[in-house]
Amino acid sequence: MIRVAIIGASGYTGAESIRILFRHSQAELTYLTALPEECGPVEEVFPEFRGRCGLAIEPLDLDKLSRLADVALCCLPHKVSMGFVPKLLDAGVKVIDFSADYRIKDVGVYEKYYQKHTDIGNLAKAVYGLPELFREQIKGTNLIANPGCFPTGAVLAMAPLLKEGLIETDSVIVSSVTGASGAGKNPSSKFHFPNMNENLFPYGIGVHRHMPEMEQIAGEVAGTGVQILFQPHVGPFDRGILSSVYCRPAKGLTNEQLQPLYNEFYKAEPFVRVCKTAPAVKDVAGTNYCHVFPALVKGQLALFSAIDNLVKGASGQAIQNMNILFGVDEIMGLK
Ligand SMILES: NC(=O)C1=CN([C@@H]2O[C@H](COP(=O)(O)OP(=O)(O)OC[C@H]3O[C@@H](n4cnc5c(N)ncnc54)[C@H](OP(=O)(O)O)[C@@H]3O)[C@@H](O)[C@H]2O)C=CC1
Ligand SMILES: CC(=O)N[C@@H](CCC(=O)OP(=O)(O)O)C(=O)O
Repeated sequence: MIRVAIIGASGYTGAESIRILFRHSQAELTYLTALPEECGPVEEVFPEFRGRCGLAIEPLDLDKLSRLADVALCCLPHKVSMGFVPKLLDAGVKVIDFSADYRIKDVGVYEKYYQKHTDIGNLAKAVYGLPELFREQIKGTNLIANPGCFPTGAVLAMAPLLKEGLIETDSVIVSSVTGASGAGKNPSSKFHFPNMNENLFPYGIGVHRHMPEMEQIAGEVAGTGVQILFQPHVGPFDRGILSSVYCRPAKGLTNEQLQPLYNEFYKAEPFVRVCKTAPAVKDVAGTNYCHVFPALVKGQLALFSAIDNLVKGASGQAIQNMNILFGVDEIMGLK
């Protein structure tokens, strides 16, 4: 049994991780932590889990973590997380970090979009946890940087073409629509119900912190720099991200080549489905699937993907990574 701790268990991704782990036959929840004011029996913090979990959410005690867990899912906000991760690693557990603190390898870029990095040693060692691209590296690490939700959907939509050099790398536009849960349990006023209900709007224009993350990972897949204009929007639904990627094809690509190319690239992937029609957020809600659909329209590529931001975009992907890390069936708890 893999003994799993969740740090920041009182938030949205903490709850989603608990929900998934109930279904996991080779992992057990052993330790849940949060800030003192959010602690208490799980079934009081989350009434939906009543009768399903006898644990309490407690303030973090590193000795206890060390005794009770093999791995910590660290569900803390970015900038906060890097204050905790070194201590979790020192306690002898493997860490899957949900925040952005260990994703961006260029410290200057991280510090431009976030703040001064305080754990550069571990940043250098962390592996970016997108299994479809980095499965082998994930197997041998103690620290996984679980990917951002938007980069997960956008990169999976483009990867087969990037890998083959079939995209003009200075032409990429990613336009995404996310549900409101992406902002976590304490969103800014912009993301509160009265402003979200029956509404749809762009945000983070030109400055969203997932833009450099997408460029880094797309660049690694392409083997060359990729410039991306990323524009997120938020819409009035709980969960899901639909990404539409527009770019110019290279080398006279035809529409007929797209499906075979995507099918071949993802043929062994348990959580990517290559679709023949447009994907939709409802098709993947509550699942760890990413649905992708590539098309060529008027000589331009239009590549679409749909994921659930809380599952393939966060907790599901983390548990997929955990399964790879501990050598159990990758789909455990997720299908
Ligand atoms: N929501 C999503 O769709 C996605 C989220 N992520 C990432 O996952 C992480 C968690 O997100 P999410 O669950 O949505 O966030 P939430 O805001 O819902 O939960 C955050 C958790 O961290 C705790 N916390 C907040 N500040 C501190 C602090 N200073 N010290 C200790 N604990 C703290 C919160 O405690 P308390 O309950 O007391 O507030 C809560 O348990 C973030 O890094 C986020 O970027 C990644 C992909 C998708
Ligand atoms: C609506 C909303 O605010 N969405 C969040 C989604 C990103 C997220 O959850 O953070 P990760 O970097 O850990 O993926 C945002 O745009 O910042």
